[in-house]
Amino acid sequence: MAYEKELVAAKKAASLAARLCQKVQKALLQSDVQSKSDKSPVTVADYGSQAVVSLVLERELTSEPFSLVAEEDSADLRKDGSEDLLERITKLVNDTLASENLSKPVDSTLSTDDLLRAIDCGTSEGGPNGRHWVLDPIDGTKGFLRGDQYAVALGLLEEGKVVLGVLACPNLPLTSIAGNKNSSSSSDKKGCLFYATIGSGTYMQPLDSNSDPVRVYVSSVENPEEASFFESFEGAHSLHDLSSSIANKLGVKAPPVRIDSQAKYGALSRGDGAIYLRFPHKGYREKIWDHVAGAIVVTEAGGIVTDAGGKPLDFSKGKYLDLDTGIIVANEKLMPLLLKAVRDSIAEQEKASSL
Ligand SMILES: Nc1ncnc2c1ncn2[C@@H]1O[C@H](COP(=O)(O)OS(=O)(=O)O)[C@@H](OP(=O)(O)O)[C@H]1O
Ligand SMILES: [Mg+2]
Ligand SMILES: [Mg+2]
Ligand SMILES: [Mg+2]
Repeated sequence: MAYEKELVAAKKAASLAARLCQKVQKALLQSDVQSKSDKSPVTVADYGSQAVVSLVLERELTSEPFSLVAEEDSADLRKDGSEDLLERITKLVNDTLASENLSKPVDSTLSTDDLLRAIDCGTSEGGPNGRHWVLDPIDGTKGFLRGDQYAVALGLLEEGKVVLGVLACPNLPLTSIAGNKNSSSSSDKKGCLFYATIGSGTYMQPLDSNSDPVRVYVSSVENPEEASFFESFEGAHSLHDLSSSIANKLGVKAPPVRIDSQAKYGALSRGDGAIYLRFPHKGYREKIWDHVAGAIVVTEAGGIVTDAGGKPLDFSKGKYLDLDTGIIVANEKLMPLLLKAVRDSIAEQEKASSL
């Protein structure tokens, strides 16, 4: 199988980062929440997770030069007054790395400078040439803070195309969340690791054990009346009115399933729902780390991921996706109907706003 070595490293990195996140979520204190310049919450776990992934990839893939496009950077941690926070993150990362058997073991404890360097490994710009790892250390930070869904999302681009993706979803039940409006209230066993490499399908295994992986497939529903759809939990991240107009046109009967993060792509890849609708407010630019891993996890499970105009997502343009209006996901049978419903709903909305 192609990318075998990279997959082993990526699964190890994402699982270990997820372990760190679980530990922090359990003990989440208000003081862990910082405010970045864009005011989105960022926690010790976002930084810690990014450092863990960067360090594990570096240790496991020693022979290759290594480019990482990641969400966080160390600028705020280098400011006066951040010393305590930096110490806490460094200890958390050291404790997490010490708990794992790495191919090249950690021979000494990381200093705060090592930690800042590891975080800043992720400042690559990506682009159409060569290999780039793409990381969202915690996707769905708001879900994470609420105790709901979040994901550690790690992907690999080769010449601008996604060739590998791993999604660690610590709070996603191992069994289907279909019909379950609040996925986090399920008492089922939780913690899923989804992974895919190009041409080899998508697999899921429990995050905290070495149980055999199972191959997963997207929903085979052909009748939209039987389909259910996923959308962002946060109304600020996606136009829920537009989604509901599209769902009405299609004849979808079930209410939307609103969950945070790329856990949506993971749940779709095993058929928990059939459609994902994501329509950010005008002017929002999607980042590649919010979709790289999720996109391959769904497409290798038989799904289709496009923009609202039906074009495949282009991850070769750097940090941002250049998109027509939104992102939609469905199986091959539903996609033509979905595209028509999207086109009609957007046209109606534009007509109404020009009146
Ligand atoms: N205004 C706006 N519009 C659209 N998208 C936004 C917006 N603001 C943030 N984000 C990005 O959304 C990421 C969280 O994923 P979701 O939107 O799927 O989850 S959620 O249900 O809304 O929490 C979230 O990822 P993280 O920052 O990694 O949590 C953001 O990158
Ligand atoms: Mg963020
Ligand atoms: Mg994100
Ligand atoms: Mg994030």
